[in-house]
Amino acid sequence: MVFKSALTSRFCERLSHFTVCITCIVDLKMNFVKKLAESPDLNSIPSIYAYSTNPNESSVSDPQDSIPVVDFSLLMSHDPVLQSQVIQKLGNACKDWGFFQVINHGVPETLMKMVIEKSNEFFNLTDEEKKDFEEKDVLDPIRYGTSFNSKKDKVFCWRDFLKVIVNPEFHSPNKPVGFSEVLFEYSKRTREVAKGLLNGISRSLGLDQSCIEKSLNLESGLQILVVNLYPPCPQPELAIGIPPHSDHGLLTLLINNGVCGLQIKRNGKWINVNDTLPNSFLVNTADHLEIFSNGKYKSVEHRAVVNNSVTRISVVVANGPSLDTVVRPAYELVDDERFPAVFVPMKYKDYLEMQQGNQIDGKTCLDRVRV
Ligand SMILES: O=C(O)CCC(=O)C(=O)O
Ligand SMILES: [Fe+2]
Repeated sequence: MVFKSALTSRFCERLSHFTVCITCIVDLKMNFVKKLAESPDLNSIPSIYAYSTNPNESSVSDPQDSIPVVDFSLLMSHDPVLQSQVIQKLGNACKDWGFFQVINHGVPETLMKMVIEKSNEFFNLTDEEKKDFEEKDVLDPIRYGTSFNSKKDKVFCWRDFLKVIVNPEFHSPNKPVGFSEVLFEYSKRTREVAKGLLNGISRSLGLDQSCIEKSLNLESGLQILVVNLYPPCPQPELAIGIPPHSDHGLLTLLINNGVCGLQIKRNGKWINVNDTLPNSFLVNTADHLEIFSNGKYKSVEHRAVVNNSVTRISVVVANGPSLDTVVRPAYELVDDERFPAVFVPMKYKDYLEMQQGNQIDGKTCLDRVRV
């Protein structure tokens, strides 16, 4: 194994004992998993990546029924009958699944492919070229990193990432050539889709179409684009790409490079997301929609598993309220006697820092704002 020559026992403060610790071996530099996976003799994972799944949850199946499909063009149509049908479908998808596929969204297929391609090029830059983007703080506008929160994680995720804040201010790495232009266009187009969906979701909750948009200040809403890179792993059954979690924003839009790996929790069981429709977005409801809808729509736990043959890339766009918005259940959905508020108000920025600054662990972050 590649690190053999560097193996020295030393006192590791992070693990608080004498050990051969992978982070010490690489001299406290960030140990990106892409680099590790490219080591020619790697046939087992370093122990820091050994992840134990909850034995009660280990069985995974394929879905019995397929993830609901929402036709975005109907949502935008001027035919009130078609529109109200699709709004009802959207509401049911949020309530029942928390995941749905969006088709006919108008984002060009070439742009979607380009985002994946340019993201891949980013990870293929030299270490020196990527160094400027290495993460320091959870709210840095550009963060290239590994695992989830490598300063806190006890078990590392088999995943490198690039997180970029693209709204209200647009940021982007300046390499590779053309990346910034592609990210700009993609973030703008996905923001329009998210806004259209949130208007429909507002109506499905019995609220005014622009209620979410106005109450949560979507115009200056935080949009973070995350590229996840999961290289081949020699022992995929022992590692995890991203452990179970729910997303922090309102709605997340996901695409990938055609390699499977996402699993979602449905009725207490893990199911594989295998076949999604070509050129669709896979969209999921996130914590702040659960808060705003007073628990009517739940954010859904999901995780990413890894494989031993091909690199998986996913590009995830998280669309949330503006950072300064204090989010609480919508007044119209709260009735002190029949439907008391089930969440306490919290500023989105504080929530985000709480979630991103800790280890990732299911829905424990949302649980902290439950009444
Ligand atoms: O890679 C995936 O499919 C899931 C990624 C994810 O859940 C996330 O970035 O929040
Ligand atoms: Fe996620």
